[in-house]
Amino acid sequence: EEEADRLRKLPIPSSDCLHLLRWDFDDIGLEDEETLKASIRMFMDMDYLSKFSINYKSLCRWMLSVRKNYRNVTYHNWRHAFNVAQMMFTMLKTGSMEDLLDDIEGLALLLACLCHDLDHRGTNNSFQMKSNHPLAQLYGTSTMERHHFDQCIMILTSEGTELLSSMSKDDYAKCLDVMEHAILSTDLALYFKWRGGFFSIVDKNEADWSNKDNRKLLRSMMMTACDVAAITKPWPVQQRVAQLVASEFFEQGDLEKEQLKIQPMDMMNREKKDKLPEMQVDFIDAICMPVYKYLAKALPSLSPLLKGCEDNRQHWQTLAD
Ligand SMILES: C=CCCOc1ncc(C(=C)O)cc1-c1nc2c(CC)[n+](C3CN(CC)C3)[nH]c2c(=O)[nH]1
Ligand SMILES: [Zn+2]
Repeated sequence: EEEADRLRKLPIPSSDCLHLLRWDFDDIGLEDEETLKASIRMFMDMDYLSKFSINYKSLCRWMLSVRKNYRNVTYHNWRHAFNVAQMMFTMLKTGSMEDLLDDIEGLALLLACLCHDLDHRGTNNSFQMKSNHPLAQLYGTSTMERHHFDQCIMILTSEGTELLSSMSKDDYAKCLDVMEHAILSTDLALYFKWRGGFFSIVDKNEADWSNKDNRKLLRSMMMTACDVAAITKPWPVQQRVAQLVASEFFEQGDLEKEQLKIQPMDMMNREKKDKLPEMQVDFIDAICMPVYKYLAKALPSLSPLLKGCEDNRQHWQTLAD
């Protein structure tokens, strides 16, 4: 409570001063408290506090509670969620997607980014299954993503952090629906399942964004694009993040060897760490390039993401040769 009181009284720097609107944003320069202020700044610049009568004190409490509900794991921690939200903010503002989506969608996407990996344990869905974790018994598919959404709802409906309490019933229902779909979209299995539909409407130039189903596909592609956006950042940033991701994968591999007595996949096997460059190239080709290529084709203002990804592919390819 006193932490929220302290945060509430602090001045919030501008987006410019925090570099929040840049495609090449790097959080490394920010102290933890500044990431909280930066997240609040995003809500301010989107004018969400007045548009949705969000109580400022509730926003401060909510932000602190979201950060607290991320664990201290190597990669899937608060900093990752913060970076994903910053990229969404940049797509909306600098990428002008705020003109395409409505305010409820924008709010829901920003909230979803901050909450999309809540309570992540540093292990993936298949690990929950293989270890017979209760979460896998509770949620058979998209196990972690359903848990992240559950955690998001728990915070939104808890005393003192009910951010959306002034919303109309219809707006609240739509916001939750968009948030649920957005958080589920960060399951790469669903990205693979749904991306074909998005690519084909873009290819056929049929991209009518007033169509509900097309907007849903666009929002899910935006979530994937933000979730792996570290792959588009300047090489030093990308290299640092890729090491964190790889370290967390290797920690899961260690658990699989020690606890589950199984051989982990190469990506999670630290004995295969010298294959990282070629695996990054595979990851870029299989997952990243397609989503940035089609987003840039549909919305040229998002081209900096494709360029950043292409540059990093070149770097990883050079290391792989
Ligand atoms: C969103 C999902 C979880 C996080 O995923 C990531 N987030 C960030 C980065 C990064 C910035 O380097 C990288 C990843 C990420 N990297 C992956 C890699 C390269 C090590 N592979 C290899 C290539 N082969 C499959 C073709 C297996 N699969 C990956 C994946 O699913 N995610
Ligand atoms: Zn994530």
